[in-house]
Amino acid sequence: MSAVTQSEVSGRISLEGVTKKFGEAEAIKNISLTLHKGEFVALLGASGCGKSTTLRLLAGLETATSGRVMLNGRDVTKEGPAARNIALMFQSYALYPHLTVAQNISMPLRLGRMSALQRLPGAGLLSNSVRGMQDAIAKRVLEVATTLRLEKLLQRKPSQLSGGQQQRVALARALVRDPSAFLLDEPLSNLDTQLRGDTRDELRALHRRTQYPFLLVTHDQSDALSMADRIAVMIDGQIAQLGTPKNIFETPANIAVATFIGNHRMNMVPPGEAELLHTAGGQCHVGVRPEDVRISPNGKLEAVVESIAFHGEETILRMKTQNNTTLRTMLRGTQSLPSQGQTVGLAVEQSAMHFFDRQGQRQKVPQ
Ligand SMILES: Nc1ncnc2c1ncn2[C@@H]1O[C@H](COP(=O)(O)OP(=O)(O)OP(=O)(O)O)[C@@H](O)[C@H]1O
Repeated sequence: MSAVTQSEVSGRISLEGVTKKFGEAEAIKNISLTLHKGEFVALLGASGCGKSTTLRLLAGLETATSGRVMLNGRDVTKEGPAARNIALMFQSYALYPHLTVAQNISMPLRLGRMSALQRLPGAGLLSNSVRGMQDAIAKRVLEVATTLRLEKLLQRKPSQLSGGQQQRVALARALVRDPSAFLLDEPLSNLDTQLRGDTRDELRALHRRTQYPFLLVTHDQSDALSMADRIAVMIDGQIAQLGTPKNIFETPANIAVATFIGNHRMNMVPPGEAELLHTAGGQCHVGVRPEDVRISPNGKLEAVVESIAFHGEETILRMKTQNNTTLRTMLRGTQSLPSQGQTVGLAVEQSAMHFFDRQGQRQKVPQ
C-alpha cells in the first residue's frame, strides 16, 4: 500500500475495557469506546477527568495497564504510534517557522519515506526513484492543501499566515499521511469566537470529505454538541454517558451529566423540597434547565432573587429557596423583571422536569 494514496486501513478503532494507572492512581477506569469509519465522536469532560490520557492511549503514546486497543480487528495494545498511523492535532500545533507551508505539510511523508540523504534539496537530480517519490509527495501535498483551501499559500512561511491559516496547515500536516483515525486534543481552545466558529465548520466539512474516524477531546460542551455525531461524557476516568448530542441533552443518564451539559447548569432541587414541583419529588431529585423555570404567582416553590445578570438577549436570575437551594432562571425578551431581594413563585411544566433517584441515576418520568 502506498502511503500517498487513500488508505485501506482507515476504519474502526476501539478501546476494550482499558484501564490506565499512573503509580497507584487510576486515571482511566475500564473504558470501552469504538470509533467507526465516518464517525465524529467528542470526548467531553472537565479538566483532569482523563480525556487526554484516553486520546494518548488510542494514539499509542501511553500503554494501557490492562485491556486492549484494537485497530480494524488487530490488537495494537503493545504497538507504538508509528504502527498505528493515527493523526494527532494538539492545541499548540508548532509549525516549523523556517519551512514553507508545502514543506511543513510534506514533513511527515519525507520523514517516513525518505532517508536523510534522499531528503537533501538536490537529491531528485541524482536518482529517478527519489524524483518519483518527490513527485508523489508533491501530488499528495497539493491534494491535502486543496482539501483545506491552502493551495495558494504553499510557498509562504508560517509567519506570513493568519492564525486560522496556520491551524489549517497543522491540520494538513496531520492528514497528509492518510491516517487510520484523526484525534484532536482541544484544537479550538486558542481561537477567538469568530475563528472558533469557522474552524468548527471547517472540521465538520473536513470530516465529511475524508470520512476518517474523528475523536475530538474538549472541555467545551458547545464544541461537542455542535460538531459530534456522538458524545462520550467523561467523569472521573469513566465514560458516564455515550450518545448523540440530542440524546445526552434531552435524557442525561445521571445528575453529573445533567449538570455538566447545557449552556447554563441544570437546576437540581433535592428530594423533599422537590415535592413542591412534583409529587415524585418526595423521593427524587427534580432537575430543570434555567430556560424552563417560569416566574409565576401560582408557583408553590418560592425563592428570593439574589442577583440579576443581563446577557443581551437573555437575563439570568440567581435565586435561593428557603432550604438554601440555588436556582437559576433564564428570562428572554421584554418580560418584566422582579427586583433583587423579592420573593417569587416558580413553576415548571412536567415535560421539562428530569427525575433522578437518591443515587443520582435517571428515573422514568413518574405518572
Ligand atoms: N504522566 C502522568 N503521570 C501521573 N499522572 C498523570 C499523568 N498524566 C496524567 N495524569 C493524571 O491523570 C488524570 C487524567 O489526566 P488527563 O490529562 O488525561 O486529563 P484531561 O481530562 O485531559 O485534563 P485537561 O482537560 O486538564 O487536559 C489527572 O489526574 C492527571 O493528573
